Amino acid sequence: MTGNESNVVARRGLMLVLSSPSGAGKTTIARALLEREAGISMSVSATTRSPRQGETDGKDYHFVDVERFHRMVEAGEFLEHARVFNNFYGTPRAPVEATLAQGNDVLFDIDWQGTQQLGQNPNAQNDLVSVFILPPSLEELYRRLSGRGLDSPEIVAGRMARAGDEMSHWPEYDYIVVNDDLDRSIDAVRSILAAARLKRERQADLAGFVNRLRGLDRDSGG
Ligand SMILES: Nc1ncnc2c1ncn2[C@@H]1O[C@H](COP(=O)(O)OP(=O)(O)OP(=O)(O)O)[C@@H](O)[C@H]1O
Ligand SMILES: Nc1nc2c(ncn2[C@@H]2O[C@H](COP(=O)(O)O)[C@@H](O)[C@H]2O)c(=O)[nH]1
Repeated sequence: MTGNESNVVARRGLMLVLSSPSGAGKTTIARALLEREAGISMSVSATTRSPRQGETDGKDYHFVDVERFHRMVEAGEFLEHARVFNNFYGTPRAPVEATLAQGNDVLFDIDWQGTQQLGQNPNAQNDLVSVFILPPSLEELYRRLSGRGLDSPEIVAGRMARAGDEMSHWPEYDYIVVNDDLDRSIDAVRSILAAARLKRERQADLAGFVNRLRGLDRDSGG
């Protein structure tokens, strides 16, 4: 079973992408989702940025230097990659492909550039479900970025300066969640996941299952 739906009909895994301006709350929502949902795991990105206090290599990110990052790009190891806030970020391809092939889902915390790349990839676009998280106001975004206490005032200012541009990409996403009340936002993203899992196209053997229900395949031994 790959989530909270029936385990009778097999299905392909899906790629659930969360994007937002920095500080709007996607990491917080992602962590809560992973605690509450079975059958979904986080894609751990590679990045050239330095670890923040409390971040663990291999769990929050794979922290690599710029040279290593470029070697990974050259070797085609990324499903998507982008430069964000003067650092490089990329999604390692192999773990995502292995997880999807097992019928499990993958959660991504990536920016709009990475989401665009996944949407343009013929092998990925059918598995993609994208959610854009908006802050309730710019004042609250600033409060969250500075209240997190992990970035210098210069970095906070840089991220605030980029927020408008990033938010302009909301029309490229399937779903929009305004992250005002955290519990409501978590519930909203869980509902999106539940609905996406039940999409007809994603349930791989529906035709065979219904044929068996109708007794149409008795002679084929299925
Ligand atoms: N609905 C909410 N109400 C109040 N605070 C929140 C809410 N959602 C998240 N926060 C807080 O806002 C801060 C930023 O959240 P978070 O780190 O999840 O943002 P992010 O979008 O992942 O940022 P980044 O892109 O920089 O990684 C955190 O301190 C978090 O606890
Ligand atoms: N395109 C990608 N964007 C990514 C990836 N991993 C993270 N991100 C985005 O970068 C910014 C900054 O993240 P932070 O952890 O330094 O605050 C944020 O918008 C992330 O969503 C990735 O693999 N690809």
